[in-house]
Amino acid sequence: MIINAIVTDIEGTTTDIAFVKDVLFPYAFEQLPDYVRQHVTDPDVAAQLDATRQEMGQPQADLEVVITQLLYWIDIDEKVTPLKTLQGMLWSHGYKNGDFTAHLYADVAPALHHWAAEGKALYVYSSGSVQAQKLLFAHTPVGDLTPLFRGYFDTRMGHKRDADAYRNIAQVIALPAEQILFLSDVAEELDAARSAGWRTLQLVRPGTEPCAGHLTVQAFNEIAF
Ligand SMILES: CSCCC(=O)C(=O)COP(=O)(O)O
Ligand SMILES: [Mg+2]
Repeated sequence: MIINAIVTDIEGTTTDIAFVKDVLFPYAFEQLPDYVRQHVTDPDVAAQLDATRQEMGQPQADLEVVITQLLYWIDIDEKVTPLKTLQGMLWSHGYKNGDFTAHLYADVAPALHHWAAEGKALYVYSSGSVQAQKLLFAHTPVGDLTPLFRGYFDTRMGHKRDADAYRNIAQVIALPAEQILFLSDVAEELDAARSAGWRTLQLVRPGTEPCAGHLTVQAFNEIAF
């Protein structure tokens, strides 16, 4: 098996789900209403509010109605692009203020360094926005890992349970699908990647159930080519 590119998920793969659910999402939930009210004329924020109105099918929705919708989406973990973009903006303040540092499993950074040194092309694909992904890997307990990655992909490439997203990403990576390995904890994402011709490996971190039909590992240091 020749693997020339490795694309990794974040939540449940490089990073404890609890960091996202118990730290990042509550932080966004708490900060979002005032942030949005205070930056409503900022073009970057206004664009996401308009995109939210489009997703809601209510192009004229009042700001407070939009805020309520965004909070509801955080609550149910809806992977909607404008919410994800706003979350990235909010987390930027959190990381810069030192309110939190990203969680990374201890086996992740050594493996990424090793694979990059071997010449593997490394990428991230997460439902979190590209900004949020870069922030996370820039603020790990072992420093800034962003230089290790050649690129980052988010829901603008498509949804993670949709095979077309992986076809779109493969076009950008410009490698044959069978040379790309996807690492994720979620069976439906791995199924979609495999439907697009990619190789797959499930990360079975504590609390994750192994899925049928994909090879599994418990940590990045078990992955060998
Ligand atoms: C980039 S950190 C925040 C992750 C996030 O917002 C999320 O929805 C998790 O998605 P993933 O695709 O990494 O499971
Ligand atoms: Mg995941």
